[in-house]
Amino acid sequence: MSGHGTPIPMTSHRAEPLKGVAEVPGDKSISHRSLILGAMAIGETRISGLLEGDDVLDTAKAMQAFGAEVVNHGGGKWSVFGVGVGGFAEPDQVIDCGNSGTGVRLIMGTMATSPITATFTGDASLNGRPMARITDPLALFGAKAVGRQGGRLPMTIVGAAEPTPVRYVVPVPSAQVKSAVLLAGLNAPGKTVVIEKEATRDHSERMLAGFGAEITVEDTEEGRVITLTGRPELKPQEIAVPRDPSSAAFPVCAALITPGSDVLVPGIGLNPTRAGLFYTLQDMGADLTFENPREEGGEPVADLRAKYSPDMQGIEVPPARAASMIDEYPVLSVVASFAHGKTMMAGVKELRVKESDRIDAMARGLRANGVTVAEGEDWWSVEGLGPDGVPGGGTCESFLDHRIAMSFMVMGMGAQNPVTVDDGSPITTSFPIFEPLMTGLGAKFTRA
Ligand SMILES: O=C(O)C1=C[C@@H](OP(=O)(O)O)[C@@H](O)[C@H](O)C1
Ligand SMILES: C=C(OP(=O)(O)O)C(=O)O
Repeated sequence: MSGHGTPIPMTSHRAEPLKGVAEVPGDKSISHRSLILGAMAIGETRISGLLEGDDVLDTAKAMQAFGAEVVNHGGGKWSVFGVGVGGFAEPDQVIDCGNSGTGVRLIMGTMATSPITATFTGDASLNGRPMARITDPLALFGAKAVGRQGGRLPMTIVGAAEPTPVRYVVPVPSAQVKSAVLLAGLNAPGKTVVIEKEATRDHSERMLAGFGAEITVEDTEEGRVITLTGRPELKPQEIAVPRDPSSAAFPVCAALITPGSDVLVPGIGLNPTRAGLFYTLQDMGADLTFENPREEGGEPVADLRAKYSPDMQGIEVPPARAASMIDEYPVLSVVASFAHGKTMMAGVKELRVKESDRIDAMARGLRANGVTVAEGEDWWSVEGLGPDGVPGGGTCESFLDHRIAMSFMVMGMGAQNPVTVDDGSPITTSFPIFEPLMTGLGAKFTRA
């Protein structure tokens, strides 16, 4: 459970040149899936480099509540002793997924085709997020859901005793919805088909195949058609989790806006469904290079080198790229403030239903620091003030959203005056070593 009991106000001061190597933690999406698919296999799945952030730790606890054995060996090494597809036991307590949309949505999908009932809850942020996008397709399998008004948590899912496979066109670009349907399809006899019009992160497809499920992906006129054959016996795996590109975004962006910086961020997963931010930064003229490209554990990986980039230009971010950088728009908007000219970000309605309404949260905080922002339902734009032109000096609300908190800490590193966030405690959900890692590079953070 993510403990947002006591707010932690944090201030970021103009930084010295950032130098050194930033070893960011394991990928959050792959970490959740390693635990969940490990629980669905029979035998011991060994995981190294697991992200030990609150979101993932909540998923580990949930897998234990459903009957899997999860062992922490220390140093990012974990084992999951799985119960097999269809082997979930009914938990005897409420499942608290803390701040994690990925955790709760994937786990709801996984249990929805077993004859068990489970009740899910989370923190104030998660309990405000829409769940009908998950419970609608789960109803097609025969599962029932009762939650609060508007399809909100807390919510009870009554799993289908005799699930039928489904064919489902995902109505919003969401890897969480796609993955929930695929995980539900695991315990439905026959073929479950999921169609996505826009490609979203494909870790579930890659990992299901790795665990031995029969899964095919076809690009058709209708979209990406994913077909999964239910009731496989999943084989336990050895998984080395690559480092998280969404966490790498913070030291990379900080280096681009802090004079004199040169930072190496090694071993970053560059799956094309995740790497959109880095291509966008290059399009803006950032001095960002991919060194030593290689493949690790079925995922493309490289070392990122980011240097201070005073000549970045605002651009129109291609809307088709949105899904591949959806979590990175907050920190991109900070970089855009230090570029020359306007940056336009369109096709990003999903940002309104994350841990916070991220367009609103960033617009408020950027304005509090002297930056001009315009916004509509599914777009926003930022007027860049150039590398030395961002006044800063504002206090921003983080709205229980780790990425908002980290983005404004990055802003303070390049702004003329310190930038404060009212609550940095959510940072531990995805990036528990953010503070020591950034200060190790040269950031100056203080706690009020
Ligand atoms: O499947 C995943 O691991 C994730 C999918 C994305 O959410 P949506 O599916 O809501 O776009 C992303 O924002 C989240 O951080 C992780
Ligand atoms: C949106 C995010 O996570 P989740 O949906 O899992 O809460 C995120 O980490 O930026």
